[in-house]
Amino acid sequence: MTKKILVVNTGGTIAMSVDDTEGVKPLDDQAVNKILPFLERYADVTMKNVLNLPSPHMTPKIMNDLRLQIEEAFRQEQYDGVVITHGTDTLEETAYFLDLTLSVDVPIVVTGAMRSSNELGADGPVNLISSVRTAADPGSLNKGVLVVFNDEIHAACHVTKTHTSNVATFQSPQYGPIGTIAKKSVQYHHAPLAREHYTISHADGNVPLIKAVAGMDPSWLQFLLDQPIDGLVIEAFGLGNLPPAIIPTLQQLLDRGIPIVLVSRCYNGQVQDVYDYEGGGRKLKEMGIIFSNGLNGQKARIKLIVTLQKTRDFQELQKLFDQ
Ligand SMILES: NC(=O)C[C@H](N)C(=O)O
Repeated sequence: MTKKILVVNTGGTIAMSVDDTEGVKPLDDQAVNKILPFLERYADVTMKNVLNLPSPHMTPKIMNDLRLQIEEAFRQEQYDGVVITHGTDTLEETAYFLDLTLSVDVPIVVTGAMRSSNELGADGPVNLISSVRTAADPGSLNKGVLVVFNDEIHAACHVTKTHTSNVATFQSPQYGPIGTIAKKSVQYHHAPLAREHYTISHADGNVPLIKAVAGMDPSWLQFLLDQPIDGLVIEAFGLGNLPPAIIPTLQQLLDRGIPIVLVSRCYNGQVQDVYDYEGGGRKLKEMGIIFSNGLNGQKARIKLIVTLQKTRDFQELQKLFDQ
């Protein structure tokens, strides 16, 4: 039976065109709509243009509005799957946000393009076709939000943008893709073991992300003491270690009840409380810093914005970040 797929367009390079000066800009009408006739071979597609944003303009609040719009569309009509087109720069953040919060029980696929719509070899149309095929495939059920790009299927919780321009930019460094788009079929190799879902009402927490570097000056963090922040994510060195110079400021933030989540600036592995020197992971854990579970910095920030609506208790948050 023909599957009913909702395609929700939000903008990005897939909806942009390149001009004579090689500048790339959003189009007035969404370029994605021109791909619609090619999708009808694979599914009964309804297309909604909800935004036309370059994805650096995306915010958690807009991600949450997008979630609400999709849930509302399902109150009006039932679909067998959803595809969201999105700019690639922050695609992983929106995909992961939806993975954690969207209450719709059908395959959800996020895709986009690295080449604009009028470029030779534009990848938008094929990515969109692959995404509609994936959303319509029964094998895509119960695998969380998926990112389909360059004939590969990735789990939203693991995927990240790894290249500035290559069409194979989306990779899952720790685990690889979970499936492949073959010429005639969608094939899965494995799936994420754990799924998380949070019921939230808004997504406007103020959570900065700071990266640790050698010789970090404490003043780079001290200004946060005067900001109304709800939480902080730090990309630490290696296994989860920080320069000793910033520890007193972190202690002050913790004393004020600001949860601090630690991730690694390595893109493989996870932070652990092993090193017992000043600034080492073991000391950070003793201070009450929350250790993340292999998420990258931008995704840990999304998870903290979401989970802060459930609790501000450091130990409860640690349990959620252990999942
Ligand atoms: N390839 C892209 O979509 C990049 C673009 N700057 C965006 O994220 O909107």
